[in-house]
Amino acid sequence: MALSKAQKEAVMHREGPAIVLAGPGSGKTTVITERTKYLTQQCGIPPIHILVVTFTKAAAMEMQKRFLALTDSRQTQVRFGTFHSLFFEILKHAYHYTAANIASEEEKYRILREIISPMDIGIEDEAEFLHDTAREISRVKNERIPLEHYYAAGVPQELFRKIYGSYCRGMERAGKLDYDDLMVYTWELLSARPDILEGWRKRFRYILVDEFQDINRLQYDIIKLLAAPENNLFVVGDDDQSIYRFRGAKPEIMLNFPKDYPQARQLLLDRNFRCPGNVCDLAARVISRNTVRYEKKIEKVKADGLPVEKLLFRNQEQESLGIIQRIRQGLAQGRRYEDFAVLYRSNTDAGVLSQKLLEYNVPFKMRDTLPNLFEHWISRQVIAYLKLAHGDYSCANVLKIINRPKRYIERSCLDTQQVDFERLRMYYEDKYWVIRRIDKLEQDLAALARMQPYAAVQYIRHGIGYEQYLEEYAEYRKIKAEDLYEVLDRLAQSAKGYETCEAWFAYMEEYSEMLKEQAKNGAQKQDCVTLTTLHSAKGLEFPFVFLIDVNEGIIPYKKALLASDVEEERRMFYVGITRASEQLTICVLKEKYGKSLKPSPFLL
Ligand SMILES: Nc1ncnc2c1ncn2[C@@H]1O[C@H](COP(=O)(O)OP(=O)(O)OP(=O)(O)O)[C@@H](O)[C@H]1O
Repeated sequence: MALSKAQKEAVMHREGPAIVLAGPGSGKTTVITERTKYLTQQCGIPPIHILVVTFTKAAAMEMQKRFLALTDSRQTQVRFGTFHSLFFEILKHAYHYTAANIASEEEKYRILREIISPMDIGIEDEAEFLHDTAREISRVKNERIPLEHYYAAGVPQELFRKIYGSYCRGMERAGKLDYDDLMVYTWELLSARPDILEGWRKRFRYILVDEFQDINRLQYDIIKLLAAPENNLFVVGDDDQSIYRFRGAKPEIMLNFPKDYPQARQLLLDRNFRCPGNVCDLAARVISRNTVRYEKKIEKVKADGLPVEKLLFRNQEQESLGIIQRIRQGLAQGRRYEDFAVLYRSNTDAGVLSQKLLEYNVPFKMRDTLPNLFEHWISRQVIAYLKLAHGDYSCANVLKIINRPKRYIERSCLDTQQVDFERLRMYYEDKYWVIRRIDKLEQDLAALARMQPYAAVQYIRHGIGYEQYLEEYAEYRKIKAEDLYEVLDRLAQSAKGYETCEAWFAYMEEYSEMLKEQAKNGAQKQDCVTLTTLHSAKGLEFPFVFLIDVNEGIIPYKKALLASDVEEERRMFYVGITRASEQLTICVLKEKYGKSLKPSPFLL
């Protein structure tokens, strides 16, 4: 492949700092690998003095693979790796750490679970709570926020501080470091020990960073320390593709790079080699509405391709069928399943589509793990109601729903393997208000037993008062009740086509099996349609791309309220658009769960 003039210029940059602003599909990886080759082969830089760093292991390995192919070699001393592996290497030399000192995600969650489980904090979903708490702990650490100045978002203040302290002590006792510790300790080490810093500076005389728009403050500070004083720091990124602010990425670091390094050479890779002309035009129109960005005009290399399709579907079922039909048409014209990708904003948006693909035998793989709707705690409680209505009086099942909504029944009186409502009534004979509730529950169960699944879910929700219970729970947890109702909406949606609970439960099992199989073998699957979130689509390209649910409240996501959040959502949409190398199809819904929706404002 012949390099463009701008690519050549970037590849042949010699000394000092440089920032390469690259548009989508402009050959960023090519430039990094070609430049590494240029430094080693044309400039005589020993490979051991070159550090190429990026964010994911997969991206680092891909770059190394391409470099080895380019130089026709089997191994190299150039250090290709992630930020975390770099920090680990630095700490390993200083403190003789081994891989056993790094806490895996499971270990980290185990330590957190041991802290949280014994606390009586009235949470329904421990996994979700752990996840949110872990994210907040990470934020405090990697943004170096003093704990006393941090306002926890999802956990009461005092509780968060308590959990945070116990977590740090737990990690210390176990002799473990999490990913954030790696970063913080590296920075502290290099700041405190000029002798060690000097050693690493001598080792890494040329530093190349890919996806620079995703860098966070601490990573940048460490890289700056390492690069000084020669500052042979070559960074490549696209500020318009910065979509990891929620994980601490600071795209403004990229925008301010020329201020930090006034002598930095600024280069622009402004030719999009991937997308057809009309897709480039749409992408440019969309992103031009963002205000905080480098203004760049991207040149189209390809001519206009197939028209950008904008399709309006009644609901997600119709949308899924429309996509399946188009894939089949493509196959009939000689395309393969792997030529197609469906991109969505959040994992849950893929629920209906994955069910339909399964039904229609279309092979697919998911790049992200799709949470199983039927394992959500709300689903479990609704299912427990249905099972009880159909005769499962086991204590474990009854316990799931007996006080949801509140019926004032103590756990201690459910002490037999099978629950006997008559016995319960006797136990509460002097509490008429409890008896009334038991009577009502029994009537409700009798009614449920006669209903089809969809009607039954609605009855649990409105007739039994489960939605009211969710509202109270949401208030207690300081979360939005609508987010919980959405689980009920999705559940009702899934129940629709089934006449009996038995048939619906059988489907749940089949679907759950499919998800497990995806999680285990999905990545290795050949020739299948790719389903991915916009986040995980970064860096990929496909001939045919479907963007689904391009509606207000979904893209941009309803929680994006601040202007900066909306801009991040727009960048995500932009990343999605620019994955298409032949045709882009934008799917808009008229309604979801029976509620009407507007098209995304990003389409205007
Ligand atoms: N000089 C070139 N001539 C022809 N094709 C090129 C050239 N440079 C890159 N390409 C092709 O353009 C496509 C995009 O390249 P690449 O994936 O490296 O871009 P990128 O900048 O990393 O994209 P993105 O940031 O959107 O993921 C690839 O198919 C690549 O082979």
